[in-house]
Amino acid sequence: MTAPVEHLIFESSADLVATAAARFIAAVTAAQDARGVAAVALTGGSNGIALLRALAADSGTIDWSRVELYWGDDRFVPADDPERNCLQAREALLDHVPVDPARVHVMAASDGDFGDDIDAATADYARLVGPDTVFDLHLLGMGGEGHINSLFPHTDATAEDDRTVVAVTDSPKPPPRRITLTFPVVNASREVWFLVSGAEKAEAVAAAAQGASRHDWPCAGAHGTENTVWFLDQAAASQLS
Ligand SMILES: O=C(O)[C@H](O)[C@@H](O)[C@H](O)[C@H](O)COP(=O)(O)O
Repeated sequence: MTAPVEHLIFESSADLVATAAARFIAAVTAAQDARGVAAVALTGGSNGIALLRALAADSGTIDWSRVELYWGDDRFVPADDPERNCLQAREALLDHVPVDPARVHVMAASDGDFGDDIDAATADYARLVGPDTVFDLHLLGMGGEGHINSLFPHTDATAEDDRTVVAVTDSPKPPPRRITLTFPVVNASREVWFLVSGAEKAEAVAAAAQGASRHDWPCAGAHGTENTVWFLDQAAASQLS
Protein backbone atom coordinates (compact mmCIF):
# COMPACT_ATOMS: atom_id res chain seq x y z
CA MET A 1 0.00 0.00 0.00
CA THR A 2 1.35 3.46 -0.87
CA ALA A 3 1.78 5.83 2.07
CA PRO A 4 -0.52 8.87 1.94
CA VAL A 5 0.53 12.26 0.62
CA GLU A 6 -1.19 15.30 2.16
CA HIS A 7 -1.27 18.78 0.69
CA LEU A 8 -2.10 21.39 3.35
CA ILE A 9 -2.63 24.89 1.95
CA PHE A 10 -2.41 28.01 4.12
CA GLU A 11 -3.16 31.68 3.56
CA SER A 12 0.31 32.72 4.64
CA SER A 13 3.69 31.23 5.47
CA ALA A 14 3.10 32.30 9.10
CA ASP A 15 -0.02 30.06 9.22
CA LEU A 16 1.96 27.27 7.53
CA VAL A 17 4.69 27.49 10.17
CA ALA A 18 2.20 27.62 13.07
CA THR A 19 0.48 24.43 11.94
CA ALA A 20 3.78 22.69 11.18
CA ALA A 21 4.95 23.55 14.72
CA ALA A 22 1.80 22.09 16.28
CA ARG A 23 2.15 18.93 14.20
CA PHE A 24 5.87 18.73 14.97
CA ILE A 25 5.08 18.68 18.70
CA ALA A 26 2.48 15.93 18.16
CA ALA A 27 4.75 13.85 15.91
CA VAL A 28 7.79 14.05 18.18
CA THR A 29 5.74 13.34 21.29
CA ALA A 30 4.12 10.32 19.60
CA ALA A 31 7.52 9.01 18.51
CA GLN A 32 8.84 9.40 22.07
CA ASP A 33 5.78 7.58 23.44
CA ALA A 34 6.30 4.76 20.95
CA ARG A 35 10.09 4.40 20.93
CA GLY A 36 11.48 6.50 23.80
CA VAL A 37 13.55 8.80 21.61
CA ALA A 38 12.50 10.76 18.51
CA ALA A 39 14.94 11.12 15.59
CA VAL A 40 14.48 14.23 13.44
CA ALA A 41 16.38 15.54 10.42
CA LEU A 42 16.24 19.34 10.25
CA THR A 43 16.37 21.62 7.24
CA GLY A 44 17.55 25.15 6.56
CA GLY A 45 15.57 27.67 4.54
CA SER A 46 13.22 30.39 5.71
CA ASN A 47 10.32 28.19 6.75
CA GLY A 48 12.54 25.53 8.27
CA ILE A 49 14.18 28.11 10.53
CA ALA A 50 10.87 29.86 11.26
CA LEU A 51 9.51 26.52 12.44
CA LEU A 52 12.42 26.21 14.87
CA ARG A 53 11.77 29.73 16.14
CA ALA A 54 8.13 28.84 16.74
CA LEU A 55 9.23 25.78 18.70
CA ALA A 56 11.59 27.90 20.80
CA ALA A 57 8.56 30.00 21.78
CA ASP A 58 6.37 26.97 22.54
CA SER A 59 7.44 23.34 22.26
CA GLY A 60 4.47 21.92 24.14
CA THR A 61 5.01 18.41 25.48
CA ILE A 62 8.36 17.72 23.79
CA ASP A 63 11.03 16.33 26.10
CA TRP A 64 14.07 17.77 24.33
CA SER A 65 16.46 15.49 26.19
CA ARG A 66 14.96 12.61 24.19
CA VAL A 67 15.28 14.08 20.71
CA GLU A 68 18.11 13.08 18.35
CA LEU A 69 18.74 15.91 15.89
CA TYR A 70 20.40 15.52 12.51
CA TRP A 71 20.61 17.71 9.41
CA GLY A 72 19.48 16.89 5.89
CA ASP A 73 22.37 18.94 4.55
CA ASP A 74 24.81 21.62 5.50
CA ARG A 75 27.24 23.95 3.83
CA PHE A 76 30.91 22.95 4.08
CA VAL A 77 32.12 26.33 5.26
CA PRO A 78 33.68 27.48 8.57
CA ALA A 79 31.67 26.75 11.68
CA ASP A 80 30.96 30.41 12.38
CA ASP A 81 29.70 31.15 8.85
CA PRO A 82 26.10 32.37 9.08
CA GLU A 83 25.29 30.15 6.08
CA ARG A 84 25.65 27.03 8.25
CA ASN A 85 22.21 25.45 8.70
CA CYS A 86 23.23 24.14 12.11
CA LEU A 87 24.29 27.59 13.29
CA GLN A 88 20.95 29.03 12.22
CA ALA A 89 19.20 26.18 14.03
CA ARG A 90 21.24 26.80 17.14
CA GLU A 91 20.29 30.46 17.20
CA ALA A 92 16.63 29.78 16.41
CA LEU A 93 16.04 26.84 18.76
CA LEU A 94 18.86 24.81 20.20
CA ASP A 95 20.22 27.59 22.42
CA HIS A 96 16.75 27.97 23.93
CA VAL A 97 15.64 24.43 24.79
CA PRO A 98 17.25 21.71 26.94
CA VAL A 99 18.57 19.47 24.16
CA ASP A 100 21.16 16.84 25.07
CA PRO A 101 24.35 18.04 23.29
CA ALA A 102 25.31 14.39 22.72
CA ARG A 103 22.14 14.03 20.67
CA VAL A 104 22.77 17.02 18.39
CA HIS A 105 24.54 15.62 15.34
CA VAL A 106 25.92 18.42 13.18
CA MET A 107 27.79 17.84 9.95
CA ALA A 108 31.45 18.84 10.19
CA ALA A 109 32.45 22.36 9.16
CA SER A 110 35.42 23.10 6.88
CA ASP A 111 37.48 24.15 9.91
CA GLY A 112 36.29 21.28 12.10
CA ASP A 113 37.71 17.90 13.09
CA PHE A 114 38.51 16.96 9.48
CA GLY A 115 39.86 20.31 8.41
CA ASP A 116 39.14 21.09 4.78
CA ASP A 117 38.76 17.40 3.84
CA ILE A 118 35.13 17.18 2.74
CA ASP A 119 35.38 13.45 1.95
CA ALA A 120 36.54 12.65 5.48
CA ALA A 121 33.80 14.88 6.90
CA THR A 122 31.23 13.10 4.74
CA ALA A 123 32.49 9.66 5.75
CA ASP A 124 32.19 10.71 9.38
CA TYR A 125 28.50 11.60 8.97
CA ALA A 126 27.92 8.37 7.05
CA ARG A 127 29.15 6.44 10.09
CA LEU A 128 26.33 8.11 12.00
CA VAL A 129 23.60 8.02 9.36
CA GLY A 130 23.81 4.64 7.70
CA PRO A 131 21.59 2.17 5.85
CA ASP A 132 19.71 1.30 9.05
CA THR A 133 18.92 4.90 10.04
CA VAL A 134 15.22 5.66 10.27
CA PHE A 135 14.18 9.22 11.08
CA ASP A 136 10.79 9.67 12.65
CA LEU A 137 10.57 12.94 10.75
CA HIS A 138 12.63 14.47 7.95
CA LEU A 139 11.93 18.16 7.33
CA LEU A 140 12.62 19.58 3.88
CA GLY A 141 12.74 23.02 2.34
CA MET A 142 12.66 23.22 -1.44
CA GLY A 143 14.18 25.46 -4.09
CA GLY A 144 12.30 26.72 -7.12
CA GLU A 145 14.01 24.14 -9.34
CA GLY A 146 12.86 21.44 -6.92
CA HIS A 147 16.05 20.81 -4.94
CA ILE A 148 15.76 19.33 -1.45
CA ASN A 149 18.68 18.98 0.96
CA SER A 150 21.63 19.54 -1.44
CA LEU A 151 20.07 17.25 -4.05
CA PHE A 152 19.90 19.37 -7.19
CA PRO A 153 18.42 18.35 -10.55
CA HIS A 154 20.59 16.11 -12.76
CA THR A 155 23.46 15.64 -10.30
CA ASP A 156 25.27 12.59 -8.98
CA ALA A 157 24.00 13.22 -5.46
CA THR A 158 20.42 13.09 -6.70
CA ALA A 159 21.12 9.86 -8.61
CA GLU A 160 22.69 8.17 -5.56
CA ASP A 161 20.92 4.94 -4.64
CA ASP A 162 23.39 3.37 -2.21
CA ARG A 163 25.35 5.77 -0.03
CA THR A 164 23.36 7.62 2.64
CA VAL A 165 25.56 10.72 2.78
CA VAL A 166 27.56 12.28 -0.05
CA ALA A 167 29.74 15.32 -0.65
CA VAL A 168 28.69 17.93 -3.20
CA THR A 169 31.55 20.03 -4.51
CA ASP A 170 29.88 21.89 -7.36
CA SER A 171 26.49 22.92 -6.04
CA PRO A 172 24.67 25.07 -8.58
CA LYS A 173 23.56 27.22 -5.67
CA PRO A 174 26.40 28.76 -3.63
CA PRO A 175 28.25 27.87 -1.57
CA PRO A 176 29.56 25.10 -3.86
CA ARG A 177 30.67 22.66 -1.17
CA ARG A 178 28.04 20.88 0.89
CA ILE A 179 27.37 17.57 2.62
CA THR A 180 23.94 16.04 2.02
CA LEU A 181 21.78 13.07 2.92
CA THR A 182 20.54 11.19 -0.13
CA PHE A 183 17.30 9.55 -1.24
CA PRO A 184 17.94 6.13 0.38
CA VAL A 185 17.88 7.69 3.84
CA VAL A 186 15.33 10.44 3.18
CA ASN A 187 12.89 7.82 1.93
CA ALA A 188 13.48 5.51 4.89
CA SER A 189 12.01 8.25 7.14
CA ARG A 190 8.62 7.57 8.65
CA GLU A 191 7.39 11.07 7.83
CA VAL A 192 8.69 13.53 5.27
CA TRP A 193 7.42 17.11 5.49
CA PHE A 194 7.96 19.83 2.90
CA LEU A 195 7.78 23.45 4.10
CA VAL A 196 7.27 25.53 0.98
CA SER A 197 6.03 29.04 0.25
CA GLY A 198 6.14 31.45 -2.66
CA ALA A 199 4.98 31.50 -6.27
CA GLU A 200 8.48 30.64 -7.53
CA LYS A 201 8.00 27.17 -6.01
CA ALA A 202 4.63 26.46 -7.65
CA GLU A 203 5.93 24.63 -10.74
CA ALA A 204 8.06 22.26 -8.64
CA VAL A 205 5.18 21.56 -6.25
CA ALA A 206 2.93 20.67 -9.19
CA ALA A 207 5.62 18.52 -10.83
CA ALA A 208 6.01 16.50 -7.63
CA ALA A 209 2.24 16.03 -7.33
CA GLN A 210 2.21 14.73 -10.90
CA GLY A 211 4.92 12.17 -10.16
CA ALA A 212 7.77 13.75 -12.10
CA SER A 213 11.23 12.14 -12.26
CA ARG A 214 13.42 12.91 -9.26
CA HIS A 215 16.27 13.66 -11.64
CA ASP A 216 14.29 16.54 -13.16
CA TRP A 217 12.55 17.61 -9.95
CA PRO A 218 14.29 16.15 -6.87
CA CYS A 219 11.33 17.08 -4.65
CA ALA A 220 9.28 14.50 -6.58
CA GLY A 221 11.43 11.67 -5.24
CA ALA A 222 11.01 12.24 -1.49
CA HIS A 223 8.39 10.25 0.42
CA GLY A 224 7.93 9.05 3.96
CA THR A 225 7.17 5.39 4.62
CA GLU A 226 4.15 6.38 6.73
CA ASN A 227 3.26 9.86 5.54
CA THR A 228 4.35 12.71 3.29
CA VAL A 229 3.02 16.19 4.04
CA TRP A 230 3.34 19.28 1.90
CA PHE A 231 2.85 22.46 3.97
CA LEU A 232 2.18 25.10 1.31
CA ASP A 233 1.08 28.68 1.11
CA GLN A 234 -1.47 29.57 -1.55
CA ALA A 235 1.16 30.89 -3.96
CA ALA A 236 3.21 27.68 -3.81
CA ALA A 237 0.03 25.63 -4.27
CA SER A 238 -1.24 27.71 -7.18
CA GLN A 239 -0.34 25.22 -9.93
CA LEU A 240 -1.79 22.16 -8.22
CA SER A 241 -4.73 20.82 -10.20
O1 LIG B 1 20.98 24.90 1.08
C1 LIG B 1 20.47 25.90 0.57
O2 LIG B 1 20.96 26.53 -0.34
C2 LIG B 1 19.15 26.38 1.11
O3 LIG B 1 19.07 26.20 2.50
C3 LIG B 1 18.00 25.69 0.46
O4 LIG B 1 18.15 24.33 0.35
C4 LIG B 1 16.69 26.07 1.10
O5 LIG B 1 16.39 25.22 2.16
C5 LIG B 1 15.60 26.00 0.09
O6 LIG B 1 16.00 26.72 -1.04
C6 LIG B 1 14.33 26.57 0.64
O7 LIG B 1 14.58 27.84 1.15
P1 LIG B 1 13.43 28.86 1.43
O8 LIG B 1 12.42 28.15 2.28
O9 LIG B 1 14.10 29.98 2.15
O10 LIG B 1 12.89 29.26 0.11
